[in-house]
Amino acid sequence: MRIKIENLSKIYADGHKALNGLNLEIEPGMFGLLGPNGAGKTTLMRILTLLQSSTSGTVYFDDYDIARDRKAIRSLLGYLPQDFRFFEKLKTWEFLDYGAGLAGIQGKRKRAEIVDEMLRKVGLYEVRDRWANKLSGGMKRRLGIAQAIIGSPKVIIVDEPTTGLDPEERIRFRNILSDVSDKDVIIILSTHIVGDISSTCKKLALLNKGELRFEGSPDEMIRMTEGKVWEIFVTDSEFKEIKEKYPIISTIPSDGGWDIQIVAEHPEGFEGKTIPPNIEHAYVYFMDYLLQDKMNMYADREEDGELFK
Ligand SMILES: Nc1ncnc2c1ncn2[C@@H]1O[C@H](COP(=O)(O)OP(=O)(O)OP(=O)(O)O)[C@@H](O)[C@H]1O
Repeated sequence: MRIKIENLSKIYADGHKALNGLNLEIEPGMFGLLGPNGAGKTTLMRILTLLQSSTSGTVYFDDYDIARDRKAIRSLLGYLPQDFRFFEKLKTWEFLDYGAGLAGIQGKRKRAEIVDEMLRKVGLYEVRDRWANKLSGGMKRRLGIAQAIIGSPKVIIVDEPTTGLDPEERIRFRNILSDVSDKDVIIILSTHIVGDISSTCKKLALLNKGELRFEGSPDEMIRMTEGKVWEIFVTDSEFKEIKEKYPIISTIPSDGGWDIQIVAEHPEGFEGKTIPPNIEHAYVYFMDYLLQDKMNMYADREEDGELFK
């Protein structure tokens, strides 16, 4: 399976350009779609899952064209949307049984076996008789991923799956996805949380304002940031000055001032040393510094407060 996105654009009725001439190829494995709020991730996922049309451009799933072969493409897809909800009054197993039916699994007995196996896989077997809408947040997400993967789809798309989950549930969720990784399955994981990507995805795409800013492996992204992350000691007044000029990644109080980490080509007027970058540094470099888009970025970060979880 291979997805080829060609020149994809989406302009909403109010004139907002959510995707702008996107070109991207996605191969089997876990693929991360990273970008701040409003980058266009949900728009892209909704186009890929046929819930929304594009304004121009197209997408191929192998030889299937999204404009023509909708039925065939639909049968390849499993989707966990960002705002995943349950119908009222369905028990956990009933919900999944319903999902299995939608995924084309026929025969009551066969379906029951598959549902039980899946409930065990996602750690919900013990609560199979509980009302689905009474599950904890983490359990609901696990039930959501269970319904997305139950028909063994070739393309699994999950939108912001770990938002609001505690660290233990995050890891659990990632492990479920890693378990279903297969050599011919594409898993697209959209997130604005950098840590979700670095620990699981071989390849990633970075979107900002509907445009592709980087495509490659997390390691490549980190390599391109080498020599750009600086550790500097600053006094209080210098801190105010440097804050205006460069994105600050961390701040630790130190005797008479602050030990800070910033992203910069060469921090003019300050003495410091470069340190080895990690994926979070690389994200700031691409999104914030490289794009000279500092103020927007900080507004997004304050809004959701979980960029670096
Ligand atoms: N129906 C719509 N009409 C007009 N503009 C829209 C519509 N849906 C989304 N947008 C705008 O398009 C841009 C991309 O939105 P999208 O939801 O795809 O981004 P995102 O990266 O998924 O962000 P988030 O994480 O906040 O969902 C945003 O500026 C958003 O406000």
